This record gives sequence, C-alpha cells and structure tokens, in this order.
Amino acid sequence: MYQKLLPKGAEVLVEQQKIDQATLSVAEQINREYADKKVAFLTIMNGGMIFASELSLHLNIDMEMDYLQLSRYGKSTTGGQLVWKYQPEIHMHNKHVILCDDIYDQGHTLKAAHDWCLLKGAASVKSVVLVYKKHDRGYADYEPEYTALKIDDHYIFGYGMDLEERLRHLRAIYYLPDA
Ligand SMILES: O=P(O)(O)OC[C@H]1O[C@H](OP(=O)(O)OP(=O)(O)O)[C@H](O)[C@@H]1O
Ligand SMILES: Nc1nc2[nH]cnc2c(=O)[nH]1
Repeated sequence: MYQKLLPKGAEVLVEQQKIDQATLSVAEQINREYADKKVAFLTIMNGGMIFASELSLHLNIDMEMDYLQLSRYGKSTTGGQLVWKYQPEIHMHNKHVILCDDIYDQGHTLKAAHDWCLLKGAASVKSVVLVYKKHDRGYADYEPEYTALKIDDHYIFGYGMDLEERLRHLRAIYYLPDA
C-alpha cells in the first residue's frame, strides 16, 4: 500500500495485526490494575500519538487525557540532548499518572517525564510503551512497567515513529535491514 512512500529496501518488522493484539493485551493489564484509581493518561508527543490513541480506546478506567512533548532525536537516528517542548498544566496531585510512548530505546525520555510528574505531585507514575528495544548501548536508570512488543536493535518507523520526521502514519512498523 505504501510502496511509493517507502524508502528503498524498507521492510515490515511488525504487522498491524500483531500490534493490535499486543495493544489489547497491555490494555487488559492496565484495566485490571487501574480499576479503582483516578488516572492522568499522558501521551508523549510526537511519537506516542498513534499508539496512545489506539490503546486509550481499549481503556475502561477513570482517566483524564493530556500530553507532554519531549524530544532528543529530531531528524537523527541517534539520541542527543533532551529538549522539553511542552509541559501540560493538568493537576497531578492524587492522580495516578500513566505515561504512554511509542518506544523505549535508551530510556532517557521516559525517565525525564517520570521524574517531572513526581515533582508535580503525582500519586504514582508508571509507563506503557508499544516497543521496547533490546540492545547493549546502555539504558537510563528507568524501565517501563508495561511493554507491548520487544524488538532487536533496529531504527524503526511507522505507527507514530518517524524517519526524518516523515512516515509516522504507516499502519505497521518498518525498518531498513541494511541500515
Ligand atoms: O528511550 P529514548 O532513547 O529516550 O528514546 C525514546 C524517545 O525517542 C523518540 O522521541 P524523539 O525524541 O524522536 O521525538 P518524537 O517523539 O517527536 O519523534 C520516541 O518517541 C521516544 O519518546
Ligand atoms: N522513529 C524512531 N524514534 C526512535 N527514538 C528512539 N529509537 C527510535 C527508533 O527506533 N525510531
């Protein structure tokens, strides 16, 4: 379907059906664990937008939705300085925050968001990611509590994730095997 958009050599890493199943499974865990809690569901933009939308449609919990924006990759495939682009004004006192992002790579983005929510008075902060990337490049001192999919160390795009800021809207997760 996306042949004219995809860069040469791009292949599907995770099909849409597998993403949907994994999203449903993680939603069921969250529904069980947050059944009696007041939740602030915060999407980390831009990458988290598609996964957060799909996941939230399966959530049957008492929650407000907002977003924050943090970036450390820009158009690059390697992470750099973390930049806050938007901090929400939502009140977090006595709320249980769920941070939702597309990918946990080295974990610096989620760790910064987690620490900031605690500083703002959240009762608890946990995070959910679509993809957890396995590698030996080193991780921040932080791990997401809920992970839908684990992948090997490829730079991936589609389903919210960019390739040079493009191709976020693809329905599957792609990669470039020769990159
Ligand atoms: O675990 P880390 O190594 O910190 O990387 C993960 C972060 O990288 C991407 O964001 P990016 O900085 O590319 O901004 P974007 O969401 O606007 O694409 C992604 O959406 C995660 O938020
Ligand atoms: N698009 C995209 N952003 C990332 N940020 C950290 N890892 C990745 C990745 O594999 N793809």
